[in-house]
Amino acid sequence: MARYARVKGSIALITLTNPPVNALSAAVRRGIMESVSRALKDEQVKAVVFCGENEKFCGGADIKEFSGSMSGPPLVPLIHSIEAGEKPMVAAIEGVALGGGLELALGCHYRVANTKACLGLPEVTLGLLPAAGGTQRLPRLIGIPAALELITTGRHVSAQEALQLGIVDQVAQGSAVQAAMELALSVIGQPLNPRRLSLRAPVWAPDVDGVCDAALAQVKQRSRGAMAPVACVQAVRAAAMLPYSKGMERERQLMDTLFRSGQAQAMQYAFFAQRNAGKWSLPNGSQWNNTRARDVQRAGVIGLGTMGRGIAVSLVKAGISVVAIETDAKQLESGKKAVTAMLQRDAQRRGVSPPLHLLTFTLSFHQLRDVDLVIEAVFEDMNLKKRVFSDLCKVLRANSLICTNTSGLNVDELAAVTDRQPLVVGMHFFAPAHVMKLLEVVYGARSSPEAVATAMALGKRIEKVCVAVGNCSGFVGNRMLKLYLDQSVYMLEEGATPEQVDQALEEFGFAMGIFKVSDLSGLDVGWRVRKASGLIGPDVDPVKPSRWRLGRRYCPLPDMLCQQGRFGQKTGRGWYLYDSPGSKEAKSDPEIQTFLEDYRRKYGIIPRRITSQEVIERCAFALANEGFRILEDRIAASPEDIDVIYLFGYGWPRHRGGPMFYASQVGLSVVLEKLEHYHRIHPDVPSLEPSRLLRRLVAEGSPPIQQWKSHIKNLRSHL
Ligand SMILES: CC/C=C/CC(=O)SCCNC(=O)CCNC(=O)[C@H](O)C(C)(C)COP(=O)(O)OP(=O)(O)OC[C@H]1O[C@@H](n2cnc3c(N)ncnc32)[C@H](O)[C@@H]1OP(=O)(O)O
Repeated sequence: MARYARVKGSIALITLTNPPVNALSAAVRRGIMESVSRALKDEQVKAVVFCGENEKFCGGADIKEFSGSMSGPPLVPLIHSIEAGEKPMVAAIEGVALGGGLELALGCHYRVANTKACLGLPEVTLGLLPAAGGTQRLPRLIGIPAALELITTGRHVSAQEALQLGIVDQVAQGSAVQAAMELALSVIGQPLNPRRLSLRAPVWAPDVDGVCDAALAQVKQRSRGAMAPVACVQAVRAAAMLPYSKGMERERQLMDTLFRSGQAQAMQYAFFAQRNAGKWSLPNGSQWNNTRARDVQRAGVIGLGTMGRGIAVSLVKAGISVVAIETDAKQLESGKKAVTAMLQRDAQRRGVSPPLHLLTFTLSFHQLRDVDLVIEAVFEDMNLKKRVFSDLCKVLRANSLICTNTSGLNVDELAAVTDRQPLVVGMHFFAPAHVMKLLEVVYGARSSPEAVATAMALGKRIEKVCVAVGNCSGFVGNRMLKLYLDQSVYMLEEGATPEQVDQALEEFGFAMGIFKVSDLSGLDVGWRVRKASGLIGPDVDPVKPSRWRLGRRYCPLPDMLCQQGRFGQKTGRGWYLYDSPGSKEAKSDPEIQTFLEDYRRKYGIIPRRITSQEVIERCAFALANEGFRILEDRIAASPEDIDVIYLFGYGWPRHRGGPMFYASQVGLSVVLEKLEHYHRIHPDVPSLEPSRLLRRLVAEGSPPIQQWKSHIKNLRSHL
């Protein structure tokens, strides 16, 4: 797992060989240890160069090993033996040097990268810290402030930035291995102590304590309850305050705590869940590795509202030609201005020229005749979308795909009006579409595997995290969201305030509570959907609207807010008050408190104290319970897919893994018990009734989440 070769007469070249990213598995660590010892013993060898096979230096520790018992030589003494070696050691960094990979390079006496390399210490994104000396060596190389920034964010830096920061000694235009060998030959015989980072004092900075305090405050504010960023700051502070050996001790203690924490498990689960989502499968057995995607060179975007604009920007940024269509000249012009401005801003930030030549703005559907695929992003109205779909069939090539950006309408019903049902899929983007990472690719009953493969591949190309999901109202994300929203507003009826609910959710780790998010998205959106679905109609009493609709509990509070023109941020008033329409800072609104008190009085509800624990349990377990139903219904292929949707589309905190992972971590029997409890109290809320799948999994002994998929397969026949 590490290849040894003597090259240029006096250089030992040690190549890490563990595709795809040369992760530091036990076998690789053993291979490095044996190779280093051989190089140090061989009198012909005067210097050592480390590199990775396939032009990838090293992606860090093997994350898969973290869930089992660790074996093989530990990394810390291994890196120490490299640093202490009496022959110059040079890291030749190509591709990636991440985590333990970069720590290995920091143990070397010199580092050379090629221009395409990227470097970083992303352990914090896995709920860990760089515990192979990274928190102690990096500050000694680049100083406390820069090390704090890199270690607490896990940000990857380019070779050029690494050179500026002082992480690498040289950036090679061509092969980093060749350049490293030349450097190695040139430094033979030079003293090594000045190059041993563990012997250095950290680069001096004024008021180190103040810098660390500021970093701590910043990470606490940014990461809301995540332990790893805080531990990263503590470890770097130790590098500034303590001798190297004591700093290493502190690093190890902090790592031990993190490693055992549920947060690290959640974040490592999220890492693999994200990658597994790309390995989609359909109930008919078609999947990512047996279906070919079509190439998409030209795409159409219908509708240049907020969503269409973001979609057009994402496509063009990936080098795809876009024909953008509007039906109204004024709308077309304002869409064109907005898309152009977004592309210009992005290009300016990246120091390139905006790819405006890839864009055509037009009022004419005929310009779509050459496109490979169309994404419809018109208003969320079934009849309008059907009209667009049948119009498209008149102009498109017979083999062009038609995709809809609906956030929950029936994809089969839309496909049925076309002449190409197998070529219709949903591509559900999240607003703003050029920023949000998630894309739900929705397959209908007649969507062809090729159409799904094409939408998934296109999503990947425009740098989205894609999840293939089945067709049902709201698909996965919004179907679950509805129940989470329901619980939140029921709790307002029962005695909570929007502030209390939001605070509990934010302390749990959400960047924003549900009421702040609702204000941001616009309360009128849901109002319109409820009207269209028949929940609100002329028969509803305007003075005392019913709290019982379509056979279950209904909370009219959001409708009543909309009737007052409180649509959220856009009107300056929603669940919160804003300084002016469009401003973002949510302030408590005494009018809302009075409104809620009047409401409870009107319906004879005696308010009670609702704890943060109840908020989290009702919201999170309602989400997970619907997730189980979604798995029963085969709308999602795995609990991981559901979690990825919530992590990337709905702000679920990464250190909690996702709603399904959270349920597994809390314990399925606890979740079942709690749901039974809440359902007993609220029998008029069917969504709180524990799902059959949850009951069966508990009866099967609550298997770990990684095993649910096979249990679901077996259980499905009994359900
Ligand atoms: C005490 C010592 C402590 C050390 C701490 C650490 O080192 S923790 C690990 C730190 N490293 C990382 O966090 C890097 C994680 N990997 C990535 O960010 C990316 O994979 C990449 C290296 C930038 C490559 O990205 P790319 O998009 O090209 O590929 P994928 O992400 O799809 O990955 C390809 C497959 O490789 C698997 N993989 C990647 N990194 C690791 C790893 N460190 N350990 C184990 N496996 C890894 C990944 O899961 C993919 O596998 P598939 O089976 O193909 O899905």
